[in-house]
Amino acid sequence: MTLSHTIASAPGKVLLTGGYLVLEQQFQGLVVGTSARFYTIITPSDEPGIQVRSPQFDGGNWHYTLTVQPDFQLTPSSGTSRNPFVEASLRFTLALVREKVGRSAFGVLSTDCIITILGDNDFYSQQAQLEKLGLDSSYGSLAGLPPFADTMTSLKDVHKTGLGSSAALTTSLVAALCAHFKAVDLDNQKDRTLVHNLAQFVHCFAQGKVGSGFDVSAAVWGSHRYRRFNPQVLASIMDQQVDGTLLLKHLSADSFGWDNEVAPFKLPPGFDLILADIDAGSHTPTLVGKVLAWRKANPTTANALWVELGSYNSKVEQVLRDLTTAEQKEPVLYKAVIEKCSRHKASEWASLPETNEVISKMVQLVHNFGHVRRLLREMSQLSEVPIEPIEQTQLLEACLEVEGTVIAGVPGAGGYDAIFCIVLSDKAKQQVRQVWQGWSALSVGPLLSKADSKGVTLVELADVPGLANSL
Ligand SMILES: Nc1ncnc2c1ncn2[C@@H]1O[C@H](COP(=O)(O)OP(=O)(O)OP(=O)(O)O)[C@@H](O)[C@H]1O
Ligand SMILES: C[C@@](O)(CCOP(=O)(O)O)CC(=O)O
Repeated sequence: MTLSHTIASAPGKVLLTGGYLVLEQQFQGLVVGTSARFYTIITPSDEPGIQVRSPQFDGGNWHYTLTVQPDFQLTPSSGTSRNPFVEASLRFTLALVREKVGRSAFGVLSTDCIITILGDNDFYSQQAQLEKLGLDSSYGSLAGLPPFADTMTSLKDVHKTGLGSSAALTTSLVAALCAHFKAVDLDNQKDRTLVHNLAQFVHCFAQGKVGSGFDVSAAVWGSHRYRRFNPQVLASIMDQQVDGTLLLKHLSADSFGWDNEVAPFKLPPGFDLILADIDAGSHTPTLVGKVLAWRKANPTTANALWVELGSYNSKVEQVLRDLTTAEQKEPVLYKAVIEKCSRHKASEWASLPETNEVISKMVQLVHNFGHVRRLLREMSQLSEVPIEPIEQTQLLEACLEVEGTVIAGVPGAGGYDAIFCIVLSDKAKQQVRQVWQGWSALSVGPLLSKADSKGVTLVELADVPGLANSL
């Protein structure tokens, strides 16, 4: 039986608060999904086997043969390079799907297909494409590039921008396979939870380590407050020989041990997230390793710091939620305050003549996030890890000098990877991006991404500009 085509799309991520802490179940992280998304398109084929293509990359081609008799076996074709995320997604998802739909039902399905994987331009540096077209690296030039532009390099050599490409790729591929072979309905909570658990397993297997999982969680659920799952839930199946029956048993929504928490979140109305990629990138696993080593060697100091930082992270989240509530209760007052704050620096808001609940919350937000950054700098100094190094601090402070910038920070593990700002007006967006364009101490490349709270979804070809031309 031949199936029609399937397209699944999953967002990238920005961890606004909770870097490092979100590795421990005691603490939480506030993660925002991005408008930059990954797309997996599965098209039935008359050619034997499973052809996977990533047309944005040199060498982005992989071919597999699937046999189910006498045993379930996915074999990379000879000469095919290896991509751990593609391979683990195919292998474990098809093994689980075969058990979920039933082996006889699966057996009559044709698995011969072409799978195309596409990531929005923001996931990768577009410098090569811009230089080829004789364009500068301004926001306008980036916005003028064709969607899913050829990176003109390989996956090994491409500069990634830190939006969670492997997590979004894995989630979109796993979801597309599950939906294509009729194993899940993404609108069903239990099925979506199965996709989440399976994507977490696949991502960890392919990475060879178990991070906090906030990136896969954001790819599945969109923006939310995240508390990690107990890593032990994966321990019993993190094995090359695991089969579809065990995967289905341990990854189903009803299976014991999946204690992660997802509390949906949206930025308050009028709060816009803008992002920049800093070319002097950092290697997150190295930063994480050093910070955790310091934490282990200095438990008393580190615990006190983690607890205080966790408390202020929660205060930041709570004020943002209070502002959303305030807009619902007093929309006219809220709009007037946002408009007023957009015309003043955040450091001046406490001195504004108005006194009301909304302005008080805005001042609290600036204070609380300022304390989060002070604690991150203290973590930096004590662990000797550049989480918010002085070069980033100077850039962030320059962004806060722009009227209408609410907060500015380093996302996730920090370092020299990226920065984010939350601003209240288009004028502030333009002025902050002018600060970035004129910044000489670091190479600050604007990204196009906005905050987008929705998680993995099925889409139609016509819904996504440029998708059909990229197949
Ligand atoms: N378009 C793509 N097609 C196939 N594989 C991809 C694609 N984009 C990323 N990948 C896979 O994801 C890997 C990057 O994952 P890694 O865990 O190293 O970084 P990451 O933390 O996800 O990166 P970032 O957050 O910067 O996007 C690549 O080496 C490649 O295997
Ligand atoms: C440091 C850490 O807590 C967050 C890393 O965030 P990012 O990949 O730098 O966005 C690691 C993790 O949670 O997996």
